[in-house]
Amino acid sequence: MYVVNSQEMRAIDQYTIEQIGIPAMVLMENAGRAVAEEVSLYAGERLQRIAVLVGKGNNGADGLVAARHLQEAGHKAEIIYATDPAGFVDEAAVQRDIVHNLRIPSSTYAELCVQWHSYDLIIDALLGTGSRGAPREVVAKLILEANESDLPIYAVDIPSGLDPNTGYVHDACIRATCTIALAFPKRGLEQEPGVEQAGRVSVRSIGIPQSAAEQLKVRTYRIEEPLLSDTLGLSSYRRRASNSNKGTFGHVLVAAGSRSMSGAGLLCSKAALRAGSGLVTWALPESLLDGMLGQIPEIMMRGMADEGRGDWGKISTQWILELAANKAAIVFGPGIGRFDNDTHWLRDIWEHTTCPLVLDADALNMLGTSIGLDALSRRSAPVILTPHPGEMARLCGKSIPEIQGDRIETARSFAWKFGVTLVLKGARTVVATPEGEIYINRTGNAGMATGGTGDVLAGIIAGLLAQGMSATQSAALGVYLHGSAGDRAASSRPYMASLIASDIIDQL
Ligand SMILES: NC(=O)C1=CN([C@@H]2O[C@H](COP(=O)(O)OP(=O)(O)OC[C@H]3O[C@@H](n4cnc5c(N)ncnc54)[C@H](O)[C@@H]3O)[C@@H](O)[C@H]2O)[C@H](O)CC1
Ligand SMILES: [K+]
Repeated sequence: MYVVNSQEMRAIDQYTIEQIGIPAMVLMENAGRAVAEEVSLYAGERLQRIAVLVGKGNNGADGLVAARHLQEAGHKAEIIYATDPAGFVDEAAVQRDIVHNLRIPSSTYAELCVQWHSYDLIIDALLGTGSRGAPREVVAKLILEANESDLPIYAVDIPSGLDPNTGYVHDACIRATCTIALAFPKRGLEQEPGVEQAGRVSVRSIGIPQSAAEQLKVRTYRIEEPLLSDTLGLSSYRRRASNSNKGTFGHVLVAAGSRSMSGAGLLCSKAALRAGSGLVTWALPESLLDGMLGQIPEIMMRGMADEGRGDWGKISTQWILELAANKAAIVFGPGIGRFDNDTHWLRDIWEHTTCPLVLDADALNMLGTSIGLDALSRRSAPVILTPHPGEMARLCGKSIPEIQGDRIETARSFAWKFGVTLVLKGARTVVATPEGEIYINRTGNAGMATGGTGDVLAGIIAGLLAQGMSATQSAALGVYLHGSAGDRAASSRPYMASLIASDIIDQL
């Protein structure tokens, strides 16, 4: 499923109308009918008194079409224009005249005090992909009153007051029961807090062929089963040849853990195994080794001389490079903690190892603060970075609100600039590839906001890389599986807050 921004949607609209030849009025009729069908589904046999809030653009015109179809279905539709409809142009003017000719009751907001209690449901057709900035004047007032009415609100295309591209929620923003996304979901519906504001999202075809999005090279996708098996070609990984052996599925090197965070290495290593890698070696500071021995019998362990410090301050590059030599993937960072020594060895690993590399947690902070990504040469083998918003803020030298303000563009431009695959974690994790593609994950839940789940994700991704998947396949499938396992873990418990990272591994 493609996800589009307003500029891509306009281009797709134009292409469909001008190159394919489907008239705008046909698209609008389909859009309005789709809205009416969704409302009728909700209404069932009950006849509804519906207030249709109409803006002056085509979003409003879609609302007028919906009003007409709902009236035809026996409901009582009343139109409330935000501004004087005399000023409408093009298709909106045509739809205005039609509802007028059908004697559907209408009024302009300025003239009246809306009796919200006389309605059962509201359709929000005020602002769509043409909205710019915070809702102004009467539009803002209508939005706030509609929310205060506590009536169910069905939003056309996007909730008015939601930024269609970033998911930013303006002070005046419709809190929708359901959003009918026309043709393709807009980016703002796929990023918090837009996800919350949109309610249930129903993506409805309005007659625009999928090929229009392909033709215009839309490169932002929702991660869903069909995408994983088809576009990402992952179905070939479902079967294992019977004459396989543990070497067939790769050997992961996990470099993780320190005295206060030794469990991170365990979680990461176990997750890599559960994700299907053949072998896992966990490299950790020697003084921690005895305490960890045998905790997970399937994992091989190697202690690194640490002068009893229990941290990575004295790591020897030679030792790590020798360990990394025959590995299929390396994951660096979970639980390694911070220390002041020079981190030249991270640069050496970046530059002298040839297998895919996953950097997580404090390895990312080293990149951001002491080495600097732009100081590193492009690496022949793929690199996957898995920052949460705080680590991303340090990597980019920005604030967390700036990162969260436009997660998709932040991730896309970073991945493109540095030639890495970036997994920007959070609700609706964003995967960005060096080629400019974006994959938005929709699995997972708030119960996963608990220590160690990031270590598990890094291990899953490394485990998939070890089996020969590309960085894009490993990152997209990795976040999808991580969230799905988290959803299964949450639904198997009385309350999702009791979920811990190990539960995710067990559910993989
Ligand atoms: N393929 C499709 O998705 C189709 C979508 N359709 C609908 O068309 C709208 C986009 O229509 P457009 O006229 O470009 O923009 P809007 O209706 O969203 O514009 C609203 C209107 O309001 C004014 N305005 C803009 N920002 C603000 C603001 N902050 N406060 C107040 N007023 C504002 C501005 O002047 C605009 O004219 C899309 O969402 C779909 O619903 C087509 O109908 C069918 C194909
Ligand atoms: K709307």
